[in-house]
Amino acid sequence: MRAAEQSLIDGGETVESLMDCAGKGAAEWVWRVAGGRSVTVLCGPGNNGGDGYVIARELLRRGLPVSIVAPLEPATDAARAARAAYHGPFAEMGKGGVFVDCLFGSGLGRPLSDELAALVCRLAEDHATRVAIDLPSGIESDSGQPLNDGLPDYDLTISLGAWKYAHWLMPAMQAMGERRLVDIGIGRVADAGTMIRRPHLPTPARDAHKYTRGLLAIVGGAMPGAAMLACRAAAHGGAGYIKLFADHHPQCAPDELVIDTSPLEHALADRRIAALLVGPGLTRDDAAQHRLSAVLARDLPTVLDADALVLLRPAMLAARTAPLILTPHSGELAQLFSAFGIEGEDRIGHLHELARKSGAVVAAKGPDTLVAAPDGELRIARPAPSWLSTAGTGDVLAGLIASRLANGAAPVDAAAQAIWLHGEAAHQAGPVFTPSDLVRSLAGAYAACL
Ligand SMILES: NC(=O)C1=CN([C@@H]2O[C@H](COP(=O)(O)OP(=O)(O)OC[C@H]3O[C@@H](n4cnc5c(N)ncnc54)[C@H](O)[C@@H]3O)[C@@H](O)[C@H]2O)[C@@H](O)CC1
Ligand SMILES: Nc1ncnc2c1ncn2[C@@H]1O[C@H](COP(=O)(O)OP(=O)(O)O)[C@@H](O)[C@H]1O
Repeated sequence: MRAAEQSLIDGGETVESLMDCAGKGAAEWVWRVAGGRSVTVLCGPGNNGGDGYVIARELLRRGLPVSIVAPLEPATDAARAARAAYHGPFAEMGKGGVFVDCLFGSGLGRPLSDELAALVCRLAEDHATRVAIDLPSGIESDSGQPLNDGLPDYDLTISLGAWKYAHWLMPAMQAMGERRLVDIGIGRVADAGTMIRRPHLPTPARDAHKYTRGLLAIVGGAMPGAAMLACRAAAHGGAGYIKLFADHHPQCAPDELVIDTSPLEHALADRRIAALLVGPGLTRDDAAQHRLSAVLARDLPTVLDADALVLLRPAMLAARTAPLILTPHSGELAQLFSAFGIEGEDRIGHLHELARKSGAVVAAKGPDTLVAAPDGELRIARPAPSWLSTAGTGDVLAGLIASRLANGAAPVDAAAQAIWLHGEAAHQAGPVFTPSDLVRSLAGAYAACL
């Protein structure tokens, strides 16, 4: 972010002109939510505080009752200039319509003092609507961790120039309310993450047949239901042919599902297989370990989910060259970190390390979902409905990712496309859905991507 701002400055912009643009853009949002009510702007010492002075000046110009609470003097040239250009009232405290938090933004370097934390909480309590500029004060920009306890929730957070990781990471994102981005001319930031957007997915070619669209083999285990869910989801993900490799015919399999109960090594020898998925319902006994080893030895594009992630050890990947995707939830991710000797608290850094060490795309699932690739690419999902927090939705996602992979998508795209479809299907399914309901919504989600 700093490099991107610097490149604008090198191109003739000044920090003051960027701040003016950011402040005016943010003021537009504050003005809309204020609806004529009074506004109290809390200004800190840095450029986030500087934005606050610009916002207050702009709102005053538009005729709103505004006052500034400034517990610390401006400490940057741009913030001093912005304060000098503000000719409105100051106050010790504020009460009323809208609280605008410009105490600290991305420059927060340590926890708020008790006095400042109490001031933020008091102002938040005493106003009907709370708006954070760039980031709520007290939130660490890269990790999304609050550096203080008891910080307030906001109704709206206005990011300036570009999204920061904190805007899309737990626990920070749940305290931010609605999020909006104000453009200040910063383009693509090198080495930054990108948001997962609605993908454009292919319609089968006129001359397509089931094998050109991809044969996906899903290797089941002792618990058939999970693999069955993955199969049913995969059938809606674009692959042309879904096969379940199982020890025995499960009850209640859909008519269209082809089930191969021959010995696994024999079934895996089919040269037409485009991709493999193993993990849902695999269990963790010796037989499961054997099935996982057989799948990895086949060296085809593969998705590992659930129990396969718990059984995985780095040595099992030594001879592999084909693309691999891992889809851990937070518990499985912790086990993978331990298996791959990755320690500490830096979630994004560790995801990158896991992707590099395993050579796999890692789709780390949860209320915030991130996809890290071995080459350092990072993609960030917009939050999906929390109704997804029900057993079996991960099996649906694994089937979808594997289906996209079998259909020919690059591994990182397969993961991103499937995550988007999964979230969209959850939106379309409405509240209190089951994984089967979610599967039924997948065709509608796919239709939104044509
Ligand atoms: N640099 C630019 O060109 C632009 C910056 N913008 C704004 O600038 C912000 C970043 O500005 P800064 O880097 O000045 O950072 P901040 O305004 O977030 O604050 C940093 C200042 O506060 C001090 N500080 C950090 N944590 C503290 C704590 N807990 N208690 C007391 N003091 C603390 C730091 O030593 C530093 O002086 C962004 O969040 C955004 O709001 C925008 O105006 C867009 C343009
Ligand atoms: N609170 C939440 N908000 C949004 N998505 C969630 C939430 N909790 C879980 N999910 C999503 O639901 C799925 C759950 O997967 P997982 O934990 O593997 O479940 P299971 O193993 O039971 O199928 C993941 O895609 C995850 O991102």
